[in-house]
Amino acid sequence: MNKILVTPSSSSYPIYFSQNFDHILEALHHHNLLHRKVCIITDHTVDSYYGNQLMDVLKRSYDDVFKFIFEAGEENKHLNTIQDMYKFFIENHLDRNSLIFALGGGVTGDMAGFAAATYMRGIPFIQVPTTLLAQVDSSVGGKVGVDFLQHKNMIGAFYQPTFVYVNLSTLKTLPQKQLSSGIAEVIKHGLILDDNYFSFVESSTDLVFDLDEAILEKIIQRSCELKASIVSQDEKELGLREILNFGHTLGHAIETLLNFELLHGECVSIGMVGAAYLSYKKNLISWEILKRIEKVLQSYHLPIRINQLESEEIYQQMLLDKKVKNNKIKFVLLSSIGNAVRVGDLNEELIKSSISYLKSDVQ
Ligand SMILES: NC(=O)c1ccc[n+]([C@@H]2O[C@H](COP(=O)([O-])OP(=O)(O)OC[C@H]3O[C@@H](n4cnc5c(N)ncnc54)[C@H](O)[C@@H]3O)[C@@H](O)[C@H]2O)c1
Ligand SMILES: O=C(O)C(=O)C[C@@H](O)[C@H](O)[C@H](O)COP(=O)(O)O
Ligand SMILES: [Zn+2]
Repeated sequence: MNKILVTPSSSSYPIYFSQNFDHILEALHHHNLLHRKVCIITDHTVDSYYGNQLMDVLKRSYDDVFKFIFEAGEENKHLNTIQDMYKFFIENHLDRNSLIFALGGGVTGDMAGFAAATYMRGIPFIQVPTTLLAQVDSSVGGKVGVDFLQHKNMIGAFYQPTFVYVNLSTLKTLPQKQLSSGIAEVIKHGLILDDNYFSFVESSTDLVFDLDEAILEKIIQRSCELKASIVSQDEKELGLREILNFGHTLGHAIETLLNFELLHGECVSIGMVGAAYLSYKKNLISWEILKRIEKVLQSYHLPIRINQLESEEIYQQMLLDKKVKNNKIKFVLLSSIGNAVRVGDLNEELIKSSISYLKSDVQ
């Protein structure tokens, strides 16, 4: 199996790439994770496609395989679902030696990881991402948690999986809208870290929508490499890791205010346009680059404007961003395609001008 190593300060773990679930047993054996109770956490949709596939493979080596299934969707990413997980763990006598599998998208990975991080003060977990977004971003790096009072990821932890196991073939059943949502994070990786990668993604639209296996594998592995390199340098977001939040300052505010009507990647897409506009206003990038970024996002059917919210409510919501210090909103901007800068001294008027831009017509 191909693999990429993630080396944050607290641990070191591989991301394995495969075309099925069969090889997961080899990985579990290699990591000395046999002989214990295991529990798959998944949502109803993913369960209907892959729940039994993973269960059947695990049953070859484990006597006790449990499955906890919740209703799919961001609106269920909250503490009540986590409580239900704890109850299920206790009812089935999961202990410190037990192992959790997060089978699904980012919602599943974030919640299963948080439950694993906190149950009995921490039990091991494996990420088995099945959306493009989870395969390129959320399964790597150990940010786990839930939304609270609808504010994004307000309660959580940094807790790394023992390994990540990507079964690339699961993308065959993923709805196109979800594929686009994942591409938003891929475009983010290119914009902040790698101009060649950005150009490659820019020119691969048709192949991505055709689910070309070679292209998707290349994209997933490159995004994992880029994300791994950042979280390996700054696991707990003390500085550098903030660049992975490009587009999220505005994006999370929009996601919350729209009550999760838009997908995470769709909100990040709008947020990246806002941040690119600020980069243009600060003379960091040209108008042409701003337009090029908008065009790529549009080519992947991602939204680049938001009309239905008031500037003031977006601004107020951004004040709850996790990068805020002493009431100062910190933005990740671009100094070119492939290079990000963290900027903490933008004034309210300038920030609000980016919101006005997002409410303007596309030129
Ligand atoms: N921890 C991190 O570093 C990080 C990074 C990025 C995003 N996130 C979080 O991830 C979440 C978004 O993740 P997501 O987009 O994967 O959402 P998701 O987990 O809700 O999955 C999207 C939808 O696709 C369905 N699905 C999943 N895999 C499928 C498959 N193979 N075939 C068919 N349907 C499938 C799910 O049932 C769900 O309805 C957000 O909560 C976001 O905040 C976390
Ligand atoms: O891994 C990171 O760091 C990221 O910021 C990746 C983001 O794509 C992701 O959406 C993350 O969950 C955002 O974290 P938050 O700390 O802003 O809630
Ligand atoms: Zn994100």
